[in-house]
Amino acid sequence: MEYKNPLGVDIDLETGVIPGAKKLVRRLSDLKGYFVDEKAYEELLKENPVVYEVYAIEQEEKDGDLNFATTVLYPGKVGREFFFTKGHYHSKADRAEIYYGIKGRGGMLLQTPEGKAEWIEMKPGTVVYVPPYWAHRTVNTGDEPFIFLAVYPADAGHDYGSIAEKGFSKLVVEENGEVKLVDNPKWKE
Ligand SMILES: O=C(CO)[C@@H](O)[C@H](O)[C@H](O)COP(=O)(O)O
Ligand SMILES: [Fe+2]
Repeated sequence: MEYKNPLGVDIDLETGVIPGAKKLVRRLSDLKGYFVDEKAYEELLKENPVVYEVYAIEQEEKDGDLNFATTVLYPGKVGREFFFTKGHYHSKADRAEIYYGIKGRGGMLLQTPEGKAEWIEMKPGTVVYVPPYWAHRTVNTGDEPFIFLAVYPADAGHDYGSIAEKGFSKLVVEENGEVKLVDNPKWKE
């Protein structure tokens, strides 16, 4: 039997960086079609800001193993909508996941394939359990980077397709200085 080596790493709790991790950068241009206000999107695209970065330590896609990653989701809005991650189902849809809030403020929008949505607020110390079959997207509702850790099965995979196409049934927006969930006018089941 060949055993893998255990690993301990220190997440930089200020920046979210995991030493030795693979870094992924998502700019606004990578999120074309995701925000409802297309005019506001085109306007901000001139700056094309980084919306989020992911630092991932991933294993081979095998049953039983675990990946983990931090996400640094920057503050900002497109129109009334707060910056968010793309959001996905897992390719192996029955794979669950755990998120843990490290820094900043935000929340997770979750949704079943039928479009039933849930919103869970997150702050440092919040643990979110993402059950099997739920799509999940994080949203930065604050004014500093929102940083969190995710731990997920190594064979979970990412299925971006249906969220990229239809979005979530709810939008997370700012209304009179408050965070509100409103119906997505573009949502179609
Ligand atoms: O849920 C997971 C892994 O299953 C997170 O590590 C996200 O991948 C990350 O927060 C970026 O979000 P997406 O762009 O992948 O939706
Ligand atoms: Fe996930």
